[in-house]
Amino acid sequence: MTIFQFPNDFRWGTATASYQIEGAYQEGGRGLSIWDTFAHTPGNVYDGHNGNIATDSYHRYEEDIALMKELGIDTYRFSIAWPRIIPDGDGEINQEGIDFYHRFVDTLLAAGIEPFCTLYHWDLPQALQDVGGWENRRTIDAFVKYAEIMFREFASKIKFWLTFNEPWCIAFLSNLEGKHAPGNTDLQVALNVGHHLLVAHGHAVKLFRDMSPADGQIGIAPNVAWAVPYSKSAEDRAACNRNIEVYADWFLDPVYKGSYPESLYNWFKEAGATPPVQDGDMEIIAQPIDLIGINYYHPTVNRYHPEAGYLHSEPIDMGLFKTDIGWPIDSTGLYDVIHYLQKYGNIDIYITENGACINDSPQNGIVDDSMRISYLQQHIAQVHRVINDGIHLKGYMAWSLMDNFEWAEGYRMRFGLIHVDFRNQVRTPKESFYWYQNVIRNNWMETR
Ligand SMILES: N=NNCCOCCOc1ccc(-c2cn(C[C@@H]3NC[C@@H](O)[C@H]3O)nn2)cc1
Repeated sequence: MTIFQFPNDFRWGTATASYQIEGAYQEGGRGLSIWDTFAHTPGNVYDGHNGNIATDSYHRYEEDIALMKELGIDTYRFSIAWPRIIPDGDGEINQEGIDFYHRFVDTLLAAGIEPFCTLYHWDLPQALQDVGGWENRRTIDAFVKYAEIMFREFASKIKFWLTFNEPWCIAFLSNLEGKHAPGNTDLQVALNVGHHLLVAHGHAVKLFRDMSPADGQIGIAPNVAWAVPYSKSAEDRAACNRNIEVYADWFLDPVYKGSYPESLYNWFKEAGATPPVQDGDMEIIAQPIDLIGINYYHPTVNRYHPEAGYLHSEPIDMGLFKTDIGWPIDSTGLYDVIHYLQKYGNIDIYITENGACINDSPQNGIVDDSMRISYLQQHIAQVHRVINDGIHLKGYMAWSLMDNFEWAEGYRMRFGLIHVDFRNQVRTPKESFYWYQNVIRNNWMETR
C-alpha cells in the first residue's frame, strides 16, 4: 500500500456550471441562452432533455452548499449565467441576477468554501446569438461589459476567476462539429469564434488588472486531449500532434506566445480557413495570466486517416475499460499532458474538471459507484506524481459535485459524486462522495 501525501495548501474541490444545475430558466429576470434554444430544438439533446429545471440549484443552492460542507471541500468551481446578469447580452443590468449570486457566494464563504468562478461556461445570451454571437466581434465588447460588472460586484469576494471554459468546445465542438450550441458546422466560423473568444479573454484579463482586485487571480480553462500514436509512423505522430494542439496549443499559444501554432495554422489555411486577426489582437490576447484550469477526462490512440474528420486523425478503440459515456479509462494521459503543458513554463495549474460517467443508481439508499472511486483514485495518484515532479499543480476539482445536465447527453450521463433523482430532486451522496470526503479530510490518499 502507498500513501500519497498532498501539500498543506493543496485545494480540494468540485465543479459545476450554471446551465447544467441552476434551472429556473425563466425566473429571476433571466434571459434566454443559446443552450435554452439548442435544447428546446428537437433532435439536439437526448430524449428532448433541457436545462429548464436541471438540479433546481437556483432554489436549492443552500442544500447543495450544505452537502459541499459535509464533503469537506475548500474550493467550489461554478459558473455565472451571463443571461441572469444582462438578459439581452449587452443592454440593461438585471439586479435580481446580481443579487442571486451575492446570496450564493456569501453562503459559500460562510461555509468556509472558496468560490472559483467561471465567467463563461457556454450559456451565451440568445439575443447576442441573434446578431451573430461569437462570430460577431461586437460580442467581445458585450463580454467585457459583463466581465466589468462581475469584477466590480464580486472581486472583493471571489479571488479565483476563469474567463472561458473549454474554448475547444466553444469553437470546434459547437461551430464545426455542430454537437453543442449553437450547432454550426463550418471551419471558418469555428476559427472566427475561437479567435473572438481569445480577444475577449485578453480584454477581460487587462480589465481585471486595471480594476486591480488586490489578491485576485485569473486564467482560462482549456479541456486538453492526450493522443498517443497508433504506430511510430510520421503520419500517425503528426495526426496525434494535431489532435493535441487543437485543444491546447490553438488557445494557449496565443495566450502565452502571442501567436497561433504554425503547423495547425497552416493545416487550417490549406483547408481554406484562417483566424480573423486584426491589428492589436494578438497583443491583447497575450495578457499575462495567473493560472490555467485543465479539464482532463481520457486519452486517445490516434492514427492518420485522410477521411477522419477535420484533422485526419482517427481515434482507435484499444479495448480499455470505458466509462458509461464510452471514454477509455487511462490516467497516464493526465500525467503526460500536464508535462506537455510545461512548455508554457511552470505555470500554476488547477485540475478544474476530472471525473467519470458511471450511471449507477441507488439500491436501498446506497450508490455503490466503485468504478468512479477507482477512476478518481487512479487520476489523483497521477496528480500526486505530477506534484512530486515539482510541477505547480495547486488543486483538484472533481467533475462533478452532483449528477446534472450533460449537454447533448441530457440527464442520462451521470458524473456526480451525489446522485440526483430528477423526478423529485432528492440528492443521495454516492460511495465516491464518502471516499473523496476521506481523501480531503486526510489530505492524503492510499492506494487500494
Ligand atoms: N472530440 N470529439 N469529436 C468526435 C465527435 O464527438 C462528438 C462529441 O464530442 C465531445 C467531446 C467532448 C465532450 C466533453 C464533455 N465534457 C464534460 C463537460 N466538460 C465541461 C462540463 O460542462 C462537463 O459537462 N468534456 N468534454 C463532449 C462531446
